[in-house]
Amino acid sequence: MKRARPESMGDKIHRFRSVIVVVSIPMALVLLVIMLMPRSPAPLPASDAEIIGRKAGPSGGSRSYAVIFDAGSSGSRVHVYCFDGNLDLIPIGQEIELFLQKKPGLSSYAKDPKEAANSLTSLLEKAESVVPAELRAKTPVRVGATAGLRQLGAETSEQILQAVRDLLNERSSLNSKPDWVTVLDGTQEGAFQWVTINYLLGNLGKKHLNTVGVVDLGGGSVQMAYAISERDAAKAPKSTTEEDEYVKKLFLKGIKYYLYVHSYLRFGLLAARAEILKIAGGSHSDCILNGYHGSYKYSDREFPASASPSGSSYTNCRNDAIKALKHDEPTCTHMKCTFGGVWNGGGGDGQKNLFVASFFFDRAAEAGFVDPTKPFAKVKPADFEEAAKRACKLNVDEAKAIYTNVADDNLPYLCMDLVYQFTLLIDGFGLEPWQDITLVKKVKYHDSLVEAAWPLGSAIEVASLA
Ligand SMILES: Nc1nc2c(ncn2[C@@H]2O[C@H](COP(=O)(O)OP(=O)(O)OP(=O)(O)O)[C@@H](O)[C@H]2O)c(=O)[nH]1
Repeated sequence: MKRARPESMGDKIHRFRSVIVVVSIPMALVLLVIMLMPRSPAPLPASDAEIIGRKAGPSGGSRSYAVIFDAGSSGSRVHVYCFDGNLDLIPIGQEIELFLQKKPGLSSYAKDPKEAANSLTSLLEKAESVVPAELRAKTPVRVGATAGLRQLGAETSEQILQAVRDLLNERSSLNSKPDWVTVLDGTQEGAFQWVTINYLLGNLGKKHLNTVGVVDLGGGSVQMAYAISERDAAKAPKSTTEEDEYVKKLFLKGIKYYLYVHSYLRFGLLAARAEILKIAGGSHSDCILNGYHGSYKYSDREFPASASPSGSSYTNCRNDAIKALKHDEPTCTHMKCTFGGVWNGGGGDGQKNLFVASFFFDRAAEAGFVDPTKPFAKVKPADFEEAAKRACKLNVDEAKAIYTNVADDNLPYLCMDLVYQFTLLIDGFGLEPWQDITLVKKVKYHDSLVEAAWPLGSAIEVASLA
């Protein structure tokens, strides 16, 4: 990746703390302003700031909770966080957060919205039980549905969301609002993930070149977000809709960040399997392990997914994965693109240190080159290539005997998933095969480990508005 020139800090930004504001400015870019430490707030920067939420005062006894549901395509999760007056996390019982998950995700109940909502009941009850009864009425509960619902289309997803709103109104004593139960747009999901990781690493308040970039590989979509210089932000291609805006401005602990963020719908791990099978086109694929003859169901479509007579082939599968990524690719009309005609953000110091989450960590752990009990691991994209070459040589029975951590329904796709992940990093995001990246499941925060997931970023925002 090419390194951008270090940013000259043009404008003096007042350092201020203990005030949380969310600011909107004419260009419809949302500014998220977070100051976390107690001190009388310095005046806000010029003109474009409007205080709509203030969290001030000593950390003392004041504490607030936030309940965030992550309604992903591959499963639903609930996170409960507790913040002190400085918006630092404080333990809930023995843990730093309550985290529970269950399968399947809401999108699996496309035909029965009420059933979809009811699937969250057990998580909701457990989440409520850890919030003190006297605080529940002012504890915000948010439900952020991600690519799974995005792919269902507006009508079906809205029916499911309304059923969830009804459930919260009827069955919960937490503070819920209709527009807190939404399909999170991909750039919001990516921005929240960036805030989560950099908050936990203690990077918020540092210059952009001292923050880390994030990649979050879900089932339906994959997000990349990293901070860029003001100069690069000024060169960002303009977009027609806010959701597709390449750059979000964030004010975090007195520093103005220009966050490059993009979400690639249909290129999450599970969605990409369908894209790769479409490329194979026929009744079999060179990415499917020998011995498997069946079909792959994704987002109410079914694709033939049987092994080729000669079994899986790393080289042929890699060719199909590259075609899937570059399939009917519009020409790149920007300075440089990742794939699908998407601007790559210009790279730079904010991207040099990448924290890569979700399915990247899961498959690496299942493929055996990352210890599943560890919260994070330093690897190289080439490790995915090596693991893919190993897996693509096997048939399903051999793979089952070797990869004991891989669920049976994922075994036939082990070659495909690892090839795709390598291809996404190298041919998609333009990484070098030998560069260090950090696969992350949890991040060390004080003396605890916190899930490396976008809900914390959402909790920080909503806790500040309480
Ligand atoms: N431990 C842990 N695992 C998570 C968390 N969030 C997601 N995962 C796992 O990461 C993988 C991908 O999950 P997501 O990134 O949410 O993807 P998804 O659920 O398919 O959702 P979409 O964004 O809609 O594609 C799944 O195996 C999840 O179990 C989390 O907060 N903690």
